[in-house]
Amino acid sequence: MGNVLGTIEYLTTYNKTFTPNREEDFVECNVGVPCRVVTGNKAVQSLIYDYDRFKKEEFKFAAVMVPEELTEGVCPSALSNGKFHEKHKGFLMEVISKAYGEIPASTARSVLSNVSQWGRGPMDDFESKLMAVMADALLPAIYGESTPFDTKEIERYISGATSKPKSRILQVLTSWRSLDEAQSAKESIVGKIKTSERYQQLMDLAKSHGLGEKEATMQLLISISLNGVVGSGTNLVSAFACLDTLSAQDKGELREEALAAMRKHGGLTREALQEMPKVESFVLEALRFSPSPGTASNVLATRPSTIQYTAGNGDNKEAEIKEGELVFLLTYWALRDPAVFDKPGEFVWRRFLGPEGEARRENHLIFNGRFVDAPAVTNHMCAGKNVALSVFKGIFAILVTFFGWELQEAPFWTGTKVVRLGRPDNEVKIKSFSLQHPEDLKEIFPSYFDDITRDS
Ligand code: HEM
Repeated sequence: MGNVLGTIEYLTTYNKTFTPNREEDFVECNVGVPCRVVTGNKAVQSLIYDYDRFKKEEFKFAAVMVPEELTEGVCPSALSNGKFHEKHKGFLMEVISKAYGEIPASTARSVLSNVSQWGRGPMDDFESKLMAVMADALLPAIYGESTPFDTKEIERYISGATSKPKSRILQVLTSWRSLDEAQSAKESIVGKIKTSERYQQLMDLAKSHGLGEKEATMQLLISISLNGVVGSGTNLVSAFACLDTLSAQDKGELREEALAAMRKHGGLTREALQEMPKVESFVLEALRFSPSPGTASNVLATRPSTIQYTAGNGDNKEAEIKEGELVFLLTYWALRDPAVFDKPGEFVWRRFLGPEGEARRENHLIFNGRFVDAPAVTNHMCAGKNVALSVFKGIFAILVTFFGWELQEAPFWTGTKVVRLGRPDNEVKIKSFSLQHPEDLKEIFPSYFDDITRDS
């Protein structure tokens, strides 16, 4: 199949383009560029850390490219290799680990102050509202509290940075637009980063990793905006929609657990989050069931080789890979591989609880590595894994403990809508939203009580 037909098929059927035959996990495909698609969980695991035979394609996410003018020529850490990657990821990992300690407090502040402005619904722009909750939880912990980032601007920048097709004919066919909007969003975000209260500290840290000011600022701009805000905010919408599939009794169980932990520790603290295994299992299952951007990670073969792997049906297989061949590690299907996850098409929120649930985490690959492994400068695993998990747990703990809501429509997923990037096919919109447990809110977060109840 040619690139144009490949693109059309990908744009119209998305994950279904690659529906696997579990006897064969290295399928030849075209997603706007010719590639091999790997869909089996064990097969993905056998390649995900193989940096000897595979490398990232700089500035490229398979068929789309990051325009270099939007990053001033600095390659996003996730798409870089070797010493460059070690240096840039090392910087980002330290930035993120310094933010980690502030995440519980900043998550609580973000959810409660956003909720205090929501009213009782209806809310047609609820997906944007969740994106803002994600941004407000993360960005103050990195840049300091005083900088008012604009989530819409971040989305505009990332949209420009991730949607330019490689081929010119596809740029025409997909009506790819100019970079003007993304450029002006970039200027504005960079201005905010540079005037943030922690900018000097961040630049000192960059220097200790051997990075100059431009490199560090661009790396923060692209990686924190893309991975930290827009990618995570998209996952947050999916996870919120998954919550709607739970029974009232199951939601009650999550609420009881979260309330007890926050009551015991006087709010949303690191210790409280550690005592929420059920909320954690829910979050992990949501990330398994409806992953975004974990659709795929793409790598290029650095030399011809024979890949040995275990197919979904347990057979040992071999695949010949040519030098320069693009390989798509398809997390969506790897997380739906019946060889490692029972009833993979069902949302089972307790899946990651208890000793069996612990064992299943070995096969959870949403963070571009096994969940039980740690991100490092020598691998390409998500540098924000622990932060993301804490933010998600914190957001859901607070929402289920104090609030109730009704969606305008029940969410549904066909896995075919590329523009939805893992979110349900129908946009998540709120019909009504209300404070359900005012006494508990007053006890645990007294300083937000008046703001949240003002219009009730
Ligand atoms: C649920 C939320 C998240 C998911 C599912 C996720 C997933 C991923 C994945 C799949 C990659 C690899 C991308 C690739 O190979 O092309 C990645 C990389 C990365 N993520 Fe996350 N991520 C999440 C949240 C975050 C957050 C909150 C941050 C920042 C605090 C973050 C920072 C990064 C960075 C810096 C990289 C690049 C790593 C490298 O250079 O090796 N992520 N993430």
